[in-house]
Amino acid sequence: MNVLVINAGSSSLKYQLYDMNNESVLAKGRVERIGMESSILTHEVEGQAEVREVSEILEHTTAVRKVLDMLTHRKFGVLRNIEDIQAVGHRIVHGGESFRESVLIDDEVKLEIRKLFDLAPLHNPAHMMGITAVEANLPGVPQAVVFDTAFHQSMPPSSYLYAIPTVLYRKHKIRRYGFHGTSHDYVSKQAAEFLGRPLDSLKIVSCHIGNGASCTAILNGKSYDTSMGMTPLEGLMMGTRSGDLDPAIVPYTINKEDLTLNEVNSMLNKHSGLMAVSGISSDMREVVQAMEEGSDSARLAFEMYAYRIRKYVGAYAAAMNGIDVLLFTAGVGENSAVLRKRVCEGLTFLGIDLDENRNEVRSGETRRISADRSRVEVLVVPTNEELLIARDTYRLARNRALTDTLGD
Ligand SMILES: Nc1ncnc2c1ncn2[C@@H]1O[C@H](COP(=O)(O)OP(=O)(O)O)[C@@H](O)[C@H]1O
Ligand SMILES: CC(=O)OP(=O)(O)O
Ligand SMILES: [Mg+2]
Repeated sequence: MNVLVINAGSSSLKYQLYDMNNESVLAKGRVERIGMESSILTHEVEGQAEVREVSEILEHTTAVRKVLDMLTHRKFGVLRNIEDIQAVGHRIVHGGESFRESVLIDDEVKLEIRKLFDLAPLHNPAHMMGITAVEANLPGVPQAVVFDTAFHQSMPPSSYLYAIPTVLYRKHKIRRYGFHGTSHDYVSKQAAEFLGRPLDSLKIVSCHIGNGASCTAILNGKSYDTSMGMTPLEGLMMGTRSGDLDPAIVPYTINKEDLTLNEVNSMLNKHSGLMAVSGISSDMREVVQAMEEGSDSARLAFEMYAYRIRKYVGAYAAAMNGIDVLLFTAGVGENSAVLRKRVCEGLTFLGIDLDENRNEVRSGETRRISADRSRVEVLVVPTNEELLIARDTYRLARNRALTDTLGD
């Protein structure tokens, strides 16, 4: 069965096509700058052939159409026709309390996702556009949704409740949900397998450090606490998001700067974090480069970013009464040795001893970067959210097909 995985953002759409007979990636790519003057479609087959098509792609339905054209292109395509796509899986950032696991899409599921637009305004509306676009282009093909929040539904109330009047939870479901769950779930399982130790015996602190970033305390294989909150704004400092701050700053800024609530919300989500403090970029590569060239603001941004991760590692070690594994994943976590080094410095009291040479090794594989004497295993684990989405989609679509056959 061929499964197309889609991660639709507001102005981008990433895709991977899997052959689930052997879990191989037949093709992958992304459409960027949807709705802008010049959109870019990057399409990759076997890690080599890369095609960039630049044209105007005004909305997601066209983006999906272009992706399907590319997948069936006579030169760059990997499929004879689009009927060779048997199922589609979508990443959905916010599943609220309604979804503890992945499901196939129906009208009720779509309604629930719509109800959650307010809670993930940067993400959920874009995912919905992706779903509608697939319906328009591939009518009748089963679609599954895989939620960032599902893995964190195991958190106890003491982790997920905020210390505000409980009526707000009862009436409006204001609570911590947590995100990047597909990634934290996948990398914690990979780590246990790599170490040859049972997942249900491990205390893991998982640091997913990408454009969005979150730390999760994983106790015996289950999410026990996580740094993102009701929305993906809380917790660590990120590319453009502030992470933790005193909530009193919001009304204070509104008064002092004569801003609206929406403007402050946008400031915290889109114009804060690495971007705001460095004044240079939201991209860690550029911040590190500027720091190495002597920029004080870049150094400060880098220090704050690392310091906040370190604080969460300490907090979660305390939350679980110990830590066996510290792992780094996602764009920054997998690639930035200098950031990992800075986080681990000052954590030696926990038994975290980094091996500098191992830390510098670049590879796409799961690897140990702690010294042999380190009591805590420190690992780099490449995440693969798409594979997990493909697996869930495959399982759900196959079960549906079996049920349909038995029902006939
Ligand atoms: N070699 C590198 N060194 C430092 N940071 C990197 C490197 N490569 C990628 N990154 C960072 O990874 C981020 C993207 O991470 P990723 O997990 O792909 O994010 P997302 O999925 O949220 O878009 C980029 O913003 C960039 O800062
Ligand atoms: C939830 C979230 O922050 O996602 P991303 O890292 O893709 O922005
Ligand atoms: Mg990501």
